[in-house]
Amino acid sequence: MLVKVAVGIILREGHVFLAFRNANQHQGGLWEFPGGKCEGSETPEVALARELKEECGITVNSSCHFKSVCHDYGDKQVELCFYKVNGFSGEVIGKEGQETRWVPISALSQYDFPEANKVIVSALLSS
Ligand SMILES: Nc1nc2c([nH]c(=O)n2[C@@H]2O[C@H](COP(=O)(O)OP(=O)(O)OP(=O)(O)O)[C@@H](O)[C@H]2O)c(=O)[nH]1
Ligand SMILES: [Mg+2]
Repeated sequence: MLVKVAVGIILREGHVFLAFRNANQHQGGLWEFPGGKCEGSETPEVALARELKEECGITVNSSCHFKSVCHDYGDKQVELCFYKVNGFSGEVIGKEGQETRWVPISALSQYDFPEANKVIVSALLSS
């Protein structure tokens, strides 16, 4: 089954917010852009707002769809809908105790991400 996921590329002054996936999570031990699965009939936009509130404590005020990526991890098939988040209120934190970091976009290649993110990281680096 294909799992639909909404993911936020939270941007501020040339930096992007990353969170570290715990070892017990799918694709654990790698960095991620915060987000999570669409629940029920939720649109990705609604899921994005809910997940970023739950995981990072922010209210999304402005976002735009960046790219969608389908990926088969073997144990799980995902459709990731990536949104650039340029406007938000509140301070971005790791609400679930996850390690977090604001990273200059130009330094993204120094971080290890799940396979499906590689095309996104390349696009961000060349944009
Ligand atoms: N959030 C997030 N998930 C990603 C990224 N890249 C990627 O392949 N995924 C995959 O997307 C799937 C769903 O993400 P998630 O684990 O954050 O979902 P969730 O917040 O609803 O978690 P939950 O299952 O604990 O409720 C996972 O299989 C994860 O491996 C990414 O950059 N951010
Ligand atoms: Mg999540």
